[in-house]
Amino acid sequence: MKDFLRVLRLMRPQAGWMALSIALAALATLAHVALMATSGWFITAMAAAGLAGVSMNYFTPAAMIRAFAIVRTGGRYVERLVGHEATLKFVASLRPWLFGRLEPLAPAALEDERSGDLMTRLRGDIDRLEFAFLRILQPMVVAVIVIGIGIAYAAFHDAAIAMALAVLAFAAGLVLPLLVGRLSAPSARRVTANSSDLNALLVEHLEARAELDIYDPGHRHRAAVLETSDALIDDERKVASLAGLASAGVGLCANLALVAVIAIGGPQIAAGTLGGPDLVMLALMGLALFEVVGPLPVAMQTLPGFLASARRIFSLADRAPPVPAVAMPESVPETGALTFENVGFTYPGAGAAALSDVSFTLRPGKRIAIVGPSGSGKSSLVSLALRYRAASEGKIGFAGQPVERFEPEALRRRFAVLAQSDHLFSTTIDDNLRLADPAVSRGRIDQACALAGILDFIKEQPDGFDTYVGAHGAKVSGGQGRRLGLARALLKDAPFLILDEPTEGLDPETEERVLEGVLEATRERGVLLITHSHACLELMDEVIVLEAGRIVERGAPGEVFRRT
Ligand SMILES: Nc1ncnc2c1ncn2[C@@H]1O[C@H](COP(=O)(O)OP(=O)(O)OP(=O)(O)O)[C@@H](O)[C@H]1O
Repeated sequence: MKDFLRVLRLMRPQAGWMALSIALAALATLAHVALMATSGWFITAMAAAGLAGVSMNYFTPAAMIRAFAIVRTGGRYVERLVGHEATLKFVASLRPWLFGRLEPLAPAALEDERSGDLMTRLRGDIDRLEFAFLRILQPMVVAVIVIGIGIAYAAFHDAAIAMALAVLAFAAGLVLPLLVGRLSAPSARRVTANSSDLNALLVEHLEARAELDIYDPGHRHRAAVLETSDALIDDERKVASLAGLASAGVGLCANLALVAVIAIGGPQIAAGTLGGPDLVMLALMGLALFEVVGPLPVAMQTLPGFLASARRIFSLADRAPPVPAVAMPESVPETGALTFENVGFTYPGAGAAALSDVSFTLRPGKRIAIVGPSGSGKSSLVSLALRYRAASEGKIGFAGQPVERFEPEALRRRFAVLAQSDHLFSTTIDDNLRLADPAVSRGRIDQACALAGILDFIKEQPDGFDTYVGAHGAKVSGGQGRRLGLARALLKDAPFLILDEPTEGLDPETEERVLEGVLEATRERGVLLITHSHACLELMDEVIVLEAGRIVERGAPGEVFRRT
């Protein structure tokens, strides 16, 4: 219920459109009921007048029938337009809202998510929330309005008939939907969970094709996909069967209403307390009233899946960002020193600290190498410097101010970065490079690519810089991808350059040549080089050796190598 109310609050900006849509839907449905009732009354009255040989005014009822028909058709058309406009506006506002919530979480707070699962939430769950109005809220409100008016009108003619209609409407509009909703709730919830699981499994199945071929000859992963798919089909079948039963139940109640009105009204005609045309009018009105009840069981069936989607979206959106938001951010100075003072960091839930008591100062023009074995904390240190995570202990500063005062995104603009898993977009080499600076000249691109040792490769390609690199850079080798990333980092005009294993995948000779060129070309910048390798370390101003998150050795390269 809490989640439903929260969705309603998110709908508030579209409340006007939604109220209009409900009013139009109620009007169109009332026009339909009135059309049926008036038609019944008119035909019977005309027949009775013909039998009695008397004349009657047929202009007024005929005009009313025409008017109700026009209102019903026009009203339905406009109601659909307005209802869909309201829904689309709601969905259109929901997507940026969720994206705005997710953006500060990425990448650190989304690490637990399978990419396929996250994708499903962003697509399927948001799409499911759009049902909130058209499939749940509107049918319920319209049913209450129309049935309320219909029963009041019936009561005006005959209390017993009104009571019979009320009981059957209660059974079809409340008892049946609640029953069907309750019976299908476990399946509906599983449909939501399983459809997202199935998507995630399918994405994984495609992404890990090669690994599965090698390590999964028994097709266990495939069996898991099929099992989830079968479970999904099973649950969908249950939900559909119950929906069918519910629709039969509503039909039964509608016909019972017809029979009940005739059964109660028939003796009254004989007694002369109710006119024949009025009885037919009430009978057809009763039948027509149940049209509004038809969507309610489906609304109740939709509810659990909708609530499950809402819960998952909110649980994602409510995650605390790894770096707290800054209430009054200060503008980040163009340049200045990056300082770590006794910094410690422990990953949430981890037993041991990833970094402890780390201190260093990186100024423009200074080059620091962070060296250490795998798992010693090098990448964690980069995460902290770029404010993807907040330090658990100690202070990190930029230009003399604590980094907590700056908007993380604004701070990151002062850094050009080649990350450990640098992302290549599935577009051309040129587009990937120009991400650093869309207006950069061809000359600078050539220069950066030459420094990164990738220019010759690009020129050898038939499409040159227009070569498509494929999804995640699948059409270039790992080493080529790294060098494209390095060229992109060099193209970004920022006072600091962070290079996390820039020469991974290169042979020692090329590694030396590339690093020498890069360090020479970035003399003015502050360079933080994260590396396993000892190539070009003699060109650095300071070498810091990390082990298990602690600095175990530091100093000028000559000193460090003498001691180690
Ligand atoms: N997201 C994470 N959650 C929990 N622990 C993590 C996470 N990322 C890294 N760690 C742990 O933190 C420690 C430091 O990892 P880090 O990735 O910083 O090392 P690294 O020196 O960059 O290693 P490599 O050279 O292999 O990239 C390791 O013990 C690692 O298992």
